[in-house]
Amino acid sequence: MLSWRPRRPYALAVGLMSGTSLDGVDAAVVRFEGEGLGTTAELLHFHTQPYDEPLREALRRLCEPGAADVQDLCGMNAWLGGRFAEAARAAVSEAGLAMADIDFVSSHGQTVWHMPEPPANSPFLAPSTLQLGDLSVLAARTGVPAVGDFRPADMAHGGQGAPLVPYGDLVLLRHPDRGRLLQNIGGIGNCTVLPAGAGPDDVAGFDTGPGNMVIDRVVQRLTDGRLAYDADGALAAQGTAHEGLLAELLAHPYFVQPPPKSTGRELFGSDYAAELLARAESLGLSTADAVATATALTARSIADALRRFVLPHLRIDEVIVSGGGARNRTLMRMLAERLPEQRVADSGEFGLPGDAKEAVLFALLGYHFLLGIPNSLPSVTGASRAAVMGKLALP
Ligand SMILES: Nc1ncnc2c1ncn2[C@@H]1O[C@H](COP(=O)(O)OP(=O)(O)OP(=O)(O)O)[C@@H](O)[C@H]1O
Ligand SMILES: CC(=O)N[C@H]1[C@@H]2OC[C@@H](O2)[C@@H](O)[C@@H]1O[C@H](C)C(=O)O
Repeated sequence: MLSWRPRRPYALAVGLMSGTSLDGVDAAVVRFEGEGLGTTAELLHFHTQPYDEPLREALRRLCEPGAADVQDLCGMNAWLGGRFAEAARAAVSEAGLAMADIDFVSSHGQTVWHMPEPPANSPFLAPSTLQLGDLSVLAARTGVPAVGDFRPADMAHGGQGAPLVPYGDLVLLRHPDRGRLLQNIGGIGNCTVLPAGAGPDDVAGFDTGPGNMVIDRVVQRLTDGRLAYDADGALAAQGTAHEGLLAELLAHPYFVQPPPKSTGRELFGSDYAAELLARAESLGLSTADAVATATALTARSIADALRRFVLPHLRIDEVIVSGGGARNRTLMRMLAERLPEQRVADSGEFGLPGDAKEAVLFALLGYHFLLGIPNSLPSVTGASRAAVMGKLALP
C-alpha cells in the first residue's frame, strides 16, 4: 500500500495526454490541493508537442492488427516513454519551474488497441487495452515518480476501461444546481453526464462515436494529404451535408447501443472512413459536401446520444465542449443547432481550457492514485467495483 503524501500543503504535477488523434502529446503543469471531491486543480502551464508525420505513420501502423510488428511495438513503448519525458521537461521549464519542484508525472499513454469486448475467434483474447509509453523510462528521464497505465485496473473488474475523464469532471466541474454534459471532441467523441448536485454514483459517461477521426481522414484523403484536418471547419462551411448518406451512417449499430460503451479506431478508423468516401464518390458529392457530411455525423451522433440516453432521464442545462473539435466552428454551429434547449459553451469558460483539459484530468487521476483514493467510476464503465487505478514507476 502506498503511504504517499505531498511534501508541501500542495502537490505539483505534470499530466501527459497523447490521444487517439495521434496529433501529439500535451503536457499540463498542475497544482493540486485537497483530497477526494474537495480537490482543487490550478493549471499553471500548458505545453503541446506535435508529432511529425513519420512518427504518426509509425503509430498508425502499430494501431493496425495485421500491420503491427512486435519488434516495433516493443521499441516504440520505450521510445515514447522518452518522448513523453521530453514533453514534461519542456512544460516544466516553460512554467519557470525545475523538475525538482515536481512531485510526480502522470501519463495516459498512447492507446494502440482497446478491446473491452474481444471477438470470440480465439480462446486467448481477454478484455484488454494497450497504452504505450514505458513508465520506467518516463521516471528515469524526468527524475520523478511516474504514474500511468490506468485503464487495466477498471477492466480487471469487468469495466470498459473507458472513458476515465468523467471522474475528473465530477471532481472539478460538478455544479449544485445545473445539469451539465461535458463533451470532449478528440479523435473520438466522449461525454460525461453530471446531473445537478451529482455525487459519484450519479455520473454517467460514454463514447458518443467519431469525434474528429472521420472528418480528419476524409479531409486528408480528399486533399491528397495537403490538409491534416479541416481548420476551423472552413471546408465543411462551404458544403452541405447529404441527408441520405448521413442517415446511412447514423444507422451504425454503435449509435443505438446503450451505455456503458466505449469505442475507438477499431470501429471508426480508416475502414469506416473509406466506406464513407466510397459512398460519397458514388453519390457524386463535392469535397466540401463530403466534409460537411462527416462533420454533421459527429454533431448529430453527439446530439442524438444526448436525446436518446440522457434527456429522457434528467435535465441538462449546459453542454461544455472541449478537445480539438471545439475549434471547428462549423461543428460547433451544427451542434448548437441540434441542441436549441441547452447552452453550448467552450470549456475554457469554466477555467479548464479545452486543449488542456484531458492532460489536467490525467494528472488528477495520478494524484488520487498516489493518495490511495479510488479514482474510477463503475457507474460509467460498468465495472463491478471502484478501483485505485494506476501503476507507479520510481526514478
Ligand atoms: N483549429 C481547428 N479547427 C478544426 N479542427 C481542429 C482544430 N484544431 C484541432 N482540431 C482537430 O482536433 C483534433 C485533435 O483533437 P484532440 O487533441 O482533442 O484529440 P485527442 O486528444 O488526440 O483525441 P482523444 O480525446 O479522442 O484521445 C485534430 O486532429 C483536428 O481534427
Ligand atoms: C482506450 C482509449 O484510449 N480511449 C480514449 C479514446 O479517446 C476518447 C475516447 O476514446 C475515450 O474513451 C478515451 O479517452 C478519454 C481520455 C477517457 O478515457 O476519458
